[in-house]
Amino acid sequence: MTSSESSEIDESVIAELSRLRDSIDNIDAAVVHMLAERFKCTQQVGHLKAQHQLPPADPAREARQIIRLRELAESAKLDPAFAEKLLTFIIAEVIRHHETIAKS
Ligand SMILES: C=C(O[C@@H]1C=C(C(=O)O)C=C[C@H]1O)C(=O)O
Repeated sequence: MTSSESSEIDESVIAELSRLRDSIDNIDAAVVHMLAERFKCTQQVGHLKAQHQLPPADPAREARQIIRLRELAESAKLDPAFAEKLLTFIIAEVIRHHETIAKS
């Protein structure tokens, strides 16, 4: 391989990396916007629960969400264990918000 061929390969790799990273940045932005919308809804749920003396957490609802999300993950070829961990992480934060709202 000549030096000019190897520099051509490098440029195409850099271009491909840049194209993929642009898509990753767009997806990350979409994830942030979707999460922000989800938290707007869960905040409203938190206020509704506090007004009606309902507990911050609903484990039965969470169990149904986890089953559903694991099925969605499998059909999307995403690791269901990862999907469950992510949902559990998000829900823990939501419950923390609901506890704060209930105390206020
Ligand atoms: C948002 C709720 O409150 C909690 C948070 C949940 C969530 O983030 O999806 C689900 C169940 C509850 O533990 C709810 O009860 O719907």
